[in-house]
Amino acid sequence: MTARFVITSGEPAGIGPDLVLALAQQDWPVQLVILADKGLLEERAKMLGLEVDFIDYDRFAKVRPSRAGEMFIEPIALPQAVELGKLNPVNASYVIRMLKRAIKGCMNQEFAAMVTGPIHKGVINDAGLKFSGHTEMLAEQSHSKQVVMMLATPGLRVALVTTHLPLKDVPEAITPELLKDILTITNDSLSTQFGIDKPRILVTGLNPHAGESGHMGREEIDVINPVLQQMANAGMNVHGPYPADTLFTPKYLQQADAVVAMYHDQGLPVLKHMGFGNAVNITLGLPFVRTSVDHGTALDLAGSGKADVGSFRYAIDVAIQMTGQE
Ligand SMILES: NC(=O)C1=CN([C@@H]2O[C@H](COP(=O)(O)OP(=O)(O)OC[C@H]3O[C@@H](n4cnc5c(N)ncnc54)[C@H](O)[C@@H]3O)[C@@H](O)[C@H]2O)C=CC1
Ligand SMILES: NCC(=O)COP(=O)(O)O
Repeated sequence: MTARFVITSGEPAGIGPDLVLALAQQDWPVQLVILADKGLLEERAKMLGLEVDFIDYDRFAKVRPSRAGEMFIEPIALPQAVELGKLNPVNASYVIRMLKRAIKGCMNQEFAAMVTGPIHKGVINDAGLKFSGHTEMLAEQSHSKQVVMMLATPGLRVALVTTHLPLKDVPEAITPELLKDILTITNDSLSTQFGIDKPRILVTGLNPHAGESGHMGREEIDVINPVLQQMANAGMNVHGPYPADTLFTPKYLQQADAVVAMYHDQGLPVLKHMGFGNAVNITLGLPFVRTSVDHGTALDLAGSGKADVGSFRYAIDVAIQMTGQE
């Protein structure tokens, strides 16, 4: 049966609206339901010279695949008109409304998956709404005890122990409980959702040279190594902790189904260097499939026609694979 995916168009002043219009230029094997302000998309389509036939989404209508040139849209009204590339805190509530709508639809199985366009975390906080990222909001709103942010590009998957927090708070956040949860969710998702038997997971240390036997930090000795030993003894194919600058070399990566890195900027620069534009951000551990683009709002490119839709397309393709819709 054809599946229905919900797509959030992201920060309205950025490239999200351009990208959802670009997605509507091709056939899909699933029905894509775009959440966005219709006037914003009509204006952006005109600017970009794109023809799109907007069809108001009706959740009771028969599900059918989206075809090139058409877009199923559930209109969400913007509080204020958008100035290209200019962030406006008044419009932050629009971004949050889209996310809440998408989450609700995934939780009640109206949608088989959620694919998110880029948002600007700063402007949402400027509007007085406490917000760290999609990942954290999804965990909270779906009542998931723990989720994992994993980015993937052909040849490399990187899952993170900690996500959006100041670097100074990272060491304290890496507790044995958190590390066990991250490894368990990553291991289970790779095996059940990606069909990898006994996934081989390589784990970085936190400190330079994985602490150099305790001379450059003790987190490896006190927390990481004991957890890895315990998980390995329980049968998980997990190895480390390796110095990050050693682990991210071809010899190690060739043998890894996934790398678990301790913090955002330890793992993601490597992945983006390898696959920016052809990578996906996947939230593991949710009760539904959620994928996202690998890039941000690119305010400098909004309305220019220069935004690359590759990562958004890949994020939908991965959601199609994960929901068995191929
Ligand atoms: N999935 C999401 O919601 C993400 C959101 N962000 C947010 O985006 C905002 C801006 O972050 P930046 O660090 O400036 O990163 P950015 O990804 O928006 O831009 C970095 C550079 O890459 C270019 N770029 C980005 N996406 C592109 C695309 N599709 N095609 C062509 N060029 C592209 C931009 O023009 C810019 O030169 C931040 O608020 C950040 O939190 C960042 C990453 C992911
Ligand atoms: N670098 C990835 C990123 O910041 C996106 O995070 P999220 O908003 O998907 O949680």
